[in-house]
Amino acid sequence: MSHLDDIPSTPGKFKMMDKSPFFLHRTRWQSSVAKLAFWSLVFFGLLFIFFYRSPISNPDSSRRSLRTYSWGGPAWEKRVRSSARVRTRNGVSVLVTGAAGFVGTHVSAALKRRGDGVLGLDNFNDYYDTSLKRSRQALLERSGVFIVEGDINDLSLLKKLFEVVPFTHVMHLAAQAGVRYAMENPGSYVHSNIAGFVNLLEVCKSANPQPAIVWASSSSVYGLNTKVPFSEKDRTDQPASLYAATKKAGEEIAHTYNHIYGLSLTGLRFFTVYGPWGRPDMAYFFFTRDILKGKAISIFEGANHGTVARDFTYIDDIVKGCLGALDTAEKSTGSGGKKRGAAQLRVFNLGNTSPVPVTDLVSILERLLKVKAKRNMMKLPRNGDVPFTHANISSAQREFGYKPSTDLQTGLKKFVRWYLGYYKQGGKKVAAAA
Ligand SMILES: O=C(O)[C@H]1O[C@H](OP(=O)(O)OP(=O)(O)OC[C@H]2O[C@@H](n3ccc(=O)[nH]c3=O)[C@H](O)[C@@H]2O)[C@H](O)[C@@H](O)[C@H]1O
Repeated sequence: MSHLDDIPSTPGKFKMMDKSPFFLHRTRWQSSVAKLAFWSLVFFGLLFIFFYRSPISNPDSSRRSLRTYSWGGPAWEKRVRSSARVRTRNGVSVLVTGAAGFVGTHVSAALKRRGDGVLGLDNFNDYYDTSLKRSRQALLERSGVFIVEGDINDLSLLKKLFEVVPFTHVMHLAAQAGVRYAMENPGSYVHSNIAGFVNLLEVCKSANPQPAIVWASSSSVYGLNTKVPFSEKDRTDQPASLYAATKKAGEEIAHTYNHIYGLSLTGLRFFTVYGPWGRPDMAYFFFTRDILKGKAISIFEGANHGTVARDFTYIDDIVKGCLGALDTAEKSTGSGGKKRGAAQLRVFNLGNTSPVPVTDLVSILERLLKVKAKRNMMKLPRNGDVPFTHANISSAQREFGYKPSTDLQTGLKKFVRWYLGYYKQGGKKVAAAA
């Protein structure tokens, strides 16, 4: 029976008027069940279409936000505690968000190596190959770092983590990265870099003790700034991509939480970080893959064949910068959501100080891979890319002795060695140290 059966065939005359009351009651009951079933079907069908098929809502971000993670329980809490346990006298206990990410993995491993307590948090989203993230997770697991699977937008999970462990520090590296992808999936940048950051700060501000927070900003905040090298004092109000705008927003949000709640906050502006276990969405990584496959690569150039260059920074130098920032971070001054005095608020460039044209990056890769690239020169697309980055690092040098020591040639050699080893084994290699 369908809901259509209740509609009179002739106006003013019902088909079932001559049926018995019992039959009538049963039919009505069946009809309401059928109606309910039908509308439920329609409702869930629409929900399905909205979240999984709609071209308006980006499939990636929607699926990510719908994902549920399982956490909690005595065994889980035991793992959390054990991973975060400090193993040296002056060690700190750090929550590392984005621990299965490129920088997150290296920083977590380095903290663990020196005896700090480290707990990872990562949502394992599928922005790029998740098997690489799983390999990094396996690597960290072997050195005693547990990565909790969950999203920084999950308030109850974050609260739980702070209930179980009184973290002294948060190294916040979870983010939606990538400059060009922001035009494809703007929502994911707002979700992770703004909403997620605010959520994390909400929990940190209410924690007792409040942790000191070091977090990843980006060189992209300099946007259309033309004064080089980029100094922290330069203007950052002309972002060229939504990615940059969300990182800039993060810096303003950091100011607010520092001002109102006394949270100690240090933002690090990373300059095009590269190296082993890197991100497959970055040019040096997919250039390597495509050169090896004999596939043409697009190399961007500026107006009138102008050079496009980056201050490529090797991962080990970035790790040193992260640890330096963490070690010089002062305590937050508030507790339980109340400010008790002025707290530290800092921002530092972490770059290499020697920009290299992208064409030179390709030449180095050709030499290391012993394969000639099929170069396809093209005009820098209007998709958020900037032509040039160059860091002034004197602030970081002064504050915590930051001094990058790996040039692009040396760093790429290490990357290529890792890349060939990792993918020769089908991307399953986890033996090499991070
Ligand atoms: O410092 C940052 O804050 C950012 O660094 C990184 O962004 P970028 O510096 O843009 O790196 P990346 O994409 O590797 O392009 C490298 C160069 O290759 C050029 N490029 C790129 C693609 C291409 O097909 N061709 C090309 O010439 C391109 O024009 C560029 O000159 C991070 O991804 C970002 O998450 C953020 O952390």
